[in-house]
Amino acid sequence: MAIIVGLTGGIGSGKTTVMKHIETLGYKVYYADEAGKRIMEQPEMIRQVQNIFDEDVVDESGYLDRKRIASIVFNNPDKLTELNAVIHPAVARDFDKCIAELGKNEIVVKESAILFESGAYKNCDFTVLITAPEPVRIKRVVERDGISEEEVKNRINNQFSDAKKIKLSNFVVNNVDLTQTFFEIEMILKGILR
Ligand SMILES: CC(C)(COP(=O)(O)OP(=O)(O)OC[C@H]1O[C@@H](n2cnc3c(N)ncnc32)[C@H](O)[C@@H]1O)[C@@H](O)C(=O)NCCC(=O)NCCS
Ligand SMILES: Nc1ncnc2c1ncn2[C@@H]1O[C@H](COP(=O)(O)OP(=O)(O)OP(=O)(O)O)[C@@H](O)[C@H]1O
Repeated sequence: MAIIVGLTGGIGSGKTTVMKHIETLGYKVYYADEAGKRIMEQPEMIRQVQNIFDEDVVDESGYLDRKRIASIVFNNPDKLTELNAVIHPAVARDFDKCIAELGKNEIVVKESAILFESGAYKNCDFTVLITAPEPVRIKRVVERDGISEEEVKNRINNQFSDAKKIKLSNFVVNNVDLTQTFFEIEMILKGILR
């Protein structure tokens, strides 16, 4: 089995930025959020997701309308739980397939926005949490995605707090200065292999 390092962090913490750096260092990576998006394009998944909602969440081209779904689930925890129950097992199966071929002492870094919330951390050998002050995260996402502060806060409210996540993490990196962040992540991954 490969060594599974789960990497997570709340919205706008800088996970993807850190992951891109990890990729340049030559480590194997897996993006659970991207995999989730890909999987949600499968006809069977579209059908199952549509079944969760009373209103139409499929757009004219036959794909799921992510904006519409987001506006429902981040204001309705029960619907989010139902959506998670459809998507998360499918992503877990996809990940298992991806790592089946990896060598015994090979590290794979798995990025997931909700590593702890989904329970996926239980299958990780190590967990790394990326943090940043909440106002900084909100500002980053508003600038990156052009969505409102309120929409970002709605997502934050559907995620564990950093205090809770810190307790479940082996390593915590506060991502404010990128040079420092990249240095720390390199040290963590080298340390794991030693
Ligand atoms: C609700 C959806 C359609 C919104 O899509 P959208 O393109 O707007 O957002 P995207 O998927 O890029 O996520 C952006 C951020 O939202 C937050 N977020 C996404 N899913 C969740 C969730 N289940 N719980 C809490 N926060 C979440 C994360 O911070 C994430 O980084 C989508 O996020 C979704 O289907 N989520 C449920 C499945 C899931 O958990 N996916 C992520 C891991 S596999
Ligand atoms: N240390 C940093 N200093 C300044 N800007 C940063 C820093 N880290 C990340 N950013 C910027 O903040 C934004 C959010 O970063 P990124 O997309 O990596 O976060 P994320 O945690 O993956 O977010 P999400 O959960 O929404 O997918 C991006 O525009 C990125 O370029």
